[in-house]
Amino acid sequence: MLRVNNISFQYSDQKKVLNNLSFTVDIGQHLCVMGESGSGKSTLLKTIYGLLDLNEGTLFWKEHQILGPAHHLVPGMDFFKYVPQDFDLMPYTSVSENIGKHLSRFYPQEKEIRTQELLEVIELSEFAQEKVKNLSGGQQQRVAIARALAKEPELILLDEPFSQIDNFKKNSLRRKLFAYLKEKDIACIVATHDGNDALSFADQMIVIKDQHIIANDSPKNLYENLSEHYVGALFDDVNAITIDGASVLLYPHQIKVVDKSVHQATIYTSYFKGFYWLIEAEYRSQKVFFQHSVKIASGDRVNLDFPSVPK
Ligand SMILES: Nc1ncnc2c1ncn2[C@@H]1O[C@H](COP(=O)(O)OP(=O)(O)OP(=O)(O)O)[C@@H](O)[C@H]1O
Repeated sequence: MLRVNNISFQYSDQKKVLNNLSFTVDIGQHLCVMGESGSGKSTLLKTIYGLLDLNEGTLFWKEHQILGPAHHLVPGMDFFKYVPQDFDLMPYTSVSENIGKHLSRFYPQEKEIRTQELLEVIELSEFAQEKVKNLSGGQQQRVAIARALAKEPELILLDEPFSQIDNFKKNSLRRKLFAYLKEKDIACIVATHDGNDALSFADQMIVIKDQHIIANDSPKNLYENLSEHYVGALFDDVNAITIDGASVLLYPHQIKVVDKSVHQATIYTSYFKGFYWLIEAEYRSQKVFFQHSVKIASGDRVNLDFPSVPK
């Protein structure tokens, strides 16, 4: 188990980036770290990997204390792997050689089998002999993930692992990679902006805001019990509106158009979203977004139904 106990960190004497963070990650567990840009997600991953010296607190993986560069000649923990946003590959060697870089050349057959297995996980088998410099950014990102997995770590730290990968590939890659980590019982901590990384795959999710953890729960609980605009906005648009004197937070899909209601809105714009339309409207001088099955003309008046609001 990873135990993060009251850690704080700041770069030089600037203000703290992480202030008194505590959480745990079990063996084989998948934790998502979310928060807006600059909230400290990458910094947290670097401290856990042992690349930064903590100002306060302690980090343990099982019985091993994780210490920063002040205590190590070569920073980083052997049983962890870290894939940073700027994956540092060898551009002039092949995809296979990059993946197998840390595997022993004294066991060529095992090395080959392992490399093939990982090429399949990242769906790049046909690029095995291609030089990395000829790959796209998203393909290079996938090679970096495979290389980190080559010598099965106990915990892998992934910083925005799909940031450069198109939606088409992203979904199948996410399913394959996270299923693979579960099968091998490899714990992972994923820093991401993308709510979809958390919703379908993570066991647990922490949200960082103003240097603190403001939420730590399953993604499902955090999604369904919408109590903070900042947390809900990581998953979807969030309406923060006042209805009959009560301030509420609602996702667009929670607001319905009905035949009769005391709540009227005037339509501004309809955005095509594929299987639904996202409608932007004005409700009692407030902007609201809701989902609807068809487009509604600008200027039309509609009746709205809000959950748990008396009609
Ligand atoms: N090497 C550094 N020296 C000084 N300040 C830094 C350094 N790296 C990051 N910071 C600052 O620390 C804060 C947190 O940065 P960090 O990269 O951890 O955020 P993040 O949540 O990962 O952001 P993003 O989602 O944009 O990657 C930011 O204010 C950033 O400017």
